[in-house]
Amino acid sequence: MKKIHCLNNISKCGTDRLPQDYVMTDSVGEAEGVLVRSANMHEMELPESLLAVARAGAGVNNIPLDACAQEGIVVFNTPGANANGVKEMVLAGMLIASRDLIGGIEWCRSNADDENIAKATEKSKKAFAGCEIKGKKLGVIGLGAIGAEVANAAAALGMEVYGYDPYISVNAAWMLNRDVKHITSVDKIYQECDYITIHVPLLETTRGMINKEKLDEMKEGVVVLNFARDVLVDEDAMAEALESGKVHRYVTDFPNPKSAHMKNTIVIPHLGASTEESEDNCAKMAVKELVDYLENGNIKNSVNYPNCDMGVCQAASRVAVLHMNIPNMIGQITGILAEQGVNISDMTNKSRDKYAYTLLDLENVLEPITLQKLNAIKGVLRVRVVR
Ligand SMILES: NC(=O)C1=CN([C@@H]2O[C@H](COP(=O)(O)OP(=O)(O)OC[C@H]3O[C@@H](n4cnc5c(N)ncnc54)[C@H](O)[C@@H]3O)[C@@H](O)[C@H]2O)C=CC1
Ligand SMILES: O=C(O)C(=O)COP(=O)(O)O
Repeated sequence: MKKIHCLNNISKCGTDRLPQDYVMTDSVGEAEGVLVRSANMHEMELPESLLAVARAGAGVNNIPLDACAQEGIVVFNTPGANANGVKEMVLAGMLIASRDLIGGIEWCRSNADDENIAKATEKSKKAFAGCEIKGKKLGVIGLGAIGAEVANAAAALGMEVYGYDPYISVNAAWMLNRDVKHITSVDKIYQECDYITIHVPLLETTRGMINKEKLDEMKEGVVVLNFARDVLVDEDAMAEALESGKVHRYVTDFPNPKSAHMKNTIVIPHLGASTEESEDNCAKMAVKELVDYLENGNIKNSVNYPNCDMGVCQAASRVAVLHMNIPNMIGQITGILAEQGVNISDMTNKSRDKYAYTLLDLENVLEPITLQKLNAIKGVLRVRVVR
């Protein structure tokens, strides 16, 4: 019986895919798996029982990745599962920033009781006129799952699209429409684009990347869209740029006490991934990753441990060792097994930055003393008998 705790509402079509011997628990303190969306886990005590966290979504800045890795807790996300939802929202953002749809709709609402509203419309509508996006220059910063979809869709709508991503993956590069111009200097985007949209993860290197200096470089009347994370933008500098008219509109999916009051800002309550389709996709992928890890020790789409896939265990037992990526770990692990007379039938060792993962299929079931010895190796973070 495995216990799963949801820190946010997770689409039922995902949780319905949990095996029959899994139960949902209200107490995170006893959970082996956690499913989460945007709940902040930074202040949370990580329970001893916890083996894995699956983020039904892309951004993992709400999860203490390193603290989890140190405790031998594998964290997953669901790459691309909500990208279409966000892409459609970015397109909507560009359109409502270009034509005053919100002002126009509000005008209709406030004149709803005017019998002559049809006539009044033709007189008043010029106040809500705008421009088309076709033919305008769009800069996309970050060409991952979302950025690539936004770039392709905007190109299909006739925009001239510039994309910037110094770490673009081969897969994402393959996905890009050939009309998207891949540029190597982000300054070209700041200096030349009419619309700029950011789709990078929140990291120490990206925090505050849209700052006063970058805003100063931008074209007069630029539209900036932020469906990534609020703190990627220095919002004090943005408020000044909006006040002066340098930035025509700032579209953000992240309300906070500052952005909610900012002039010429279209603030959306974090709705990018809030579609039935994205929520279902994310939940299904998150549950699949979580179950494959809990049942088989396989890791796919982790953000703090390496990927590893040994399929379903056919041997007498399978043991996972989560450890630091330092010399002589495999030597010590296999040495202990040899000393205890345990034969290894298959083994994978993978590393990622500071951490590593060794998955072993064994011809014997491990004695408690062997587990104790593996656990005592300096640099071992967790030993788990998967099967
Ligand atoms: N508003 C919403 O509801 C949603 C927001 N997001 C946010 O969007 C972000 C991106 O999501 P995905 O596209 O799915 O992630 P992704 O991981 O597929 O793409 C991120 C891309 O950013 C690139 N990148 C990293 N640092 C960069 C830099 N300094 N300059 C340019 N490119 C850089 C990476 O190489 C990668 O290609 C997430 O991390 C999350 O914060 C994601 C989903 C929903
Ligand atoms: O996937 C992401 O990074 C998102 O921002 C979506 O967040 P949500 O799952 O809607 O709380």
